[in-house]
Amino acid sequence: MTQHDKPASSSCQLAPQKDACCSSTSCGQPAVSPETTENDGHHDHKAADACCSPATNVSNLTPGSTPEGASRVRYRIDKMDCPTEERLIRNRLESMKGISRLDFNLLNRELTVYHQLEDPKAIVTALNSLEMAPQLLEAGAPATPVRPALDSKDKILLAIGGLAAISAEGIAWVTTQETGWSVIALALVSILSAGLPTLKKGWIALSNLTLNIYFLMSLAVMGAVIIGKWPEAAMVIFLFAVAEAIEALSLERARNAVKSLTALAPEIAEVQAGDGWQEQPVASVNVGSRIRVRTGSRVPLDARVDSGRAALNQAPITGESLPVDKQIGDSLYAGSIVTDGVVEAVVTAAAGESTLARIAAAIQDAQSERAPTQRFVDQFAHYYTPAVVVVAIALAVFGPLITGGAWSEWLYQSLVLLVIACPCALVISTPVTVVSGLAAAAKHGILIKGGVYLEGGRLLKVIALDKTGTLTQGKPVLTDAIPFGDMPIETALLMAASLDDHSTHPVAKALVDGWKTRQPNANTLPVADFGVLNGRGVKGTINGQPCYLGNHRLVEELDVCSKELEAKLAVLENAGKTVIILCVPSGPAAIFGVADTIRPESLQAVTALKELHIKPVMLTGDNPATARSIADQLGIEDARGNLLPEDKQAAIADMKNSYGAAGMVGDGVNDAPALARADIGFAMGAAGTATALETADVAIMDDDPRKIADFVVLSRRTSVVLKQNIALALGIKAVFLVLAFTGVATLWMAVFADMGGSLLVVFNGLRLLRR
Ligand SMILES: Nc1ncnc2c1ncn2[C@@H]1O[C@H](COP(=O)(O)OP(=O)(O)OP(=O)(O)O)[C@@H](O)[C@H]1O
Ligand SMILES: [Zn+2]
Repeated sequence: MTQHDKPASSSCQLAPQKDACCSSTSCGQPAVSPETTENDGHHDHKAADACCSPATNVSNLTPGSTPEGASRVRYRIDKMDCPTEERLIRNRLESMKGISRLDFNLLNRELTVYHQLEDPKAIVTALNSLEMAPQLLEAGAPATPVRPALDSKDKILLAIGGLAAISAEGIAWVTTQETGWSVIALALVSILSAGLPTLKKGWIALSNLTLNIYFLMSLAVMGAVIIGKWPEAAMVIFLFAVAEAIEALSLERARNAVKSLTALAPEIAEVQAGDGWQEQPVASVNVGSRIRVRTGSRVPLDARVDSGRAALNQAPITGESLPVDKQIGDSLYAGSIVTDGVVEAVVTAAAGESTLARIAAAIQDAQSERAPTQRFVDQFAHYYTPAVVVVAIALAVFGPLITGGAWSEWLYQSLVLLVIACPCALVISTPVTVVSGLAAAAKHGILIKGGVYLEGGRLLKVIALDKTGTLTQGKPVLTDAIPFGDMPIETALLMAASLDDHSTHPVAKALVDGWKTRQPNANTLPVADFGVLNGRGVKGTINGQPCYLGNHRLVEELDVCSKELEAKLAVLENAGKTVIILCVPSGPAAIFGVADTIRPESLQAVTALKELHIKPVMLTGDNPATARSIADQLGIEDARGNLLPEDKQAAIADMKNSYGAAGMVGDGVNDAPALARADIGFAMGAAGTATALETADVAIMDDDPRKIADFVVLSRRTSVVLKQNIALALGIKAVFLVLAFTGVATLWMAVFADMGGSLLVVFNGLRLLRR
């Protein structure tokens, strides 16, 4: 399944999407909202129950699935970059027969429609009637460049509108005449140059019976004209146009931040053809081709080094810009930069399937998933706008009746209310903040699979860390080989190595490597009936004798353990070593000790978590004494050993019960069930394994466990910014509500405050990108 087949819900909208939320109070019941249509039958509640779970539960937030039997089409709509447009399109399309679902990605200006129509032409016609000019996007095709938010024609018109509006205000102030012919003429110039798009959109909204900001603005401007406030009408519409432009520009900035992360692989590769080398577009390079990369250039495709050596900056993948040395057999990632040397390498993945492409796809998907705050904001906005409009009407009608003031005065104040009925600042702030957070993380090699996890990170109370490969290097070496019984240790080592030669477990590799250095000229023995004993070890028949190789648990299960053996095991275990035992039909024959080094960053990683008041817990399949010894070196209180893979899953469930939201860090290979059980599953070293990147909720691209704490810090910062933004946007509205009622607010002040509010929240959101 490619990323494009995975439907994601919208990122930014004025009102709740019908399948995205049922309010927390009416959980499980169909959402009651005006846009519920007959097609709601297709709504698969499984995809929606995310919103029904309590705020602290961040698990099970899978993106929605394709409605049954529906086809899908994707459009790029350049004019769609505000929630208002989304609302308009929803109102129009959702009432059409045969349309089952709409997914919006406002940041990329993409609309995905799931439908049962014979011919999707009807969709295009409907979109065109809204002046939305859709462009069909082919599945999987790279997106065409997005039109810049503001072209030079827009800028000139805006400048003219501004000059005219200011002149109109100036003349009106000097002459104290708001309806002089020169003032009216200048105001008209301003309204027509800067305000025409707004008025046009207002008209479209009116003809589609949609209450949106353009309609409200048009109404406010016309109202101002009717009561003879020409300069003010001009100023309001000009300021609004400026606000719109700024909003579009800041969205573009967030969009670019994401794009710059992903547009890093070159288009052309140097490929071997016969005896020579040839430049070839990456899309046409097959897996298995030989490519060459030299100093100063970027790796075009994922590949494995075949000859030469080089130092590479892998920052685009891992966020770490210190050069990494690559030799024969090492993987190269598309997008990384050769800082020194030349290598020839064999391509291991097509251009579209490179690690970099998968990261890009994951970021795209993550963006279009709605974060919890966004659901709240959308829900709020859904009721807020109509409510303020009702208040505005009431003010215009009853104000003069009750206080006996001038009718035009009250109408004016109700126009102010119409302006503040726009929830744009509020609605736009969340996606900008979330996307900035996602982009900031990706820049540091932390790939977050959605706003849910970015917001959920701050709630984590406990994090389980897998020992092998997470806290330790995962590259153990054989340190001890101790005979037990009569078998010469050389024979025992040879037998053990012969068994483990069939296994890929890190412990097995250590044993085989250790044997190779001790007996460089020997050959392994043939093994029959080889089998892996999960969480225990391996078995096989050598020279007709059934043999077992594995941990203490295995020896117990074979019922051949003894006090004497346990005493010897304890010595090694207490030294933090993993112990494996070779058992032959006569009983245990040898003990091997394997030591894994703790990562240099692990202690800092654990300390950082503790400082964030998150309890670190170590989980391992290794024996408890080894686990304890390593945990002590890292300052981890709670270390649980002897765990089978299913026990790890149970341990996570237990941690959730006793502490609250739980994270789990693993390598994503054999601990996938536990990662899935955790509220947030972190995979380490995700650049290396495709499955880790896909299964984790948060993928740490390199091997640095300190990034877990970085993620939590970013999550907490994001949540602070989100809260600030909501408070700011609502605060401004509240102030103007009061000012309007006391009759001191002016129209242009309201627009100005609204614009200022939008600006502040957007810049506050973008702040996450820096640092
Ligand atoms: N192929 C093998 N050869 C020898 N011993 C093995 C083998 N596979 C597993 N074992 C033993 O079984 C134990 C448990 O293995 P398991 O893969 O469940 O976890 P682990 O390697 O200890 O790592 P983690 O910390 O990720 O849980 C190992 O510590 C090792 O002692
Ligand atoms: Zn025992």
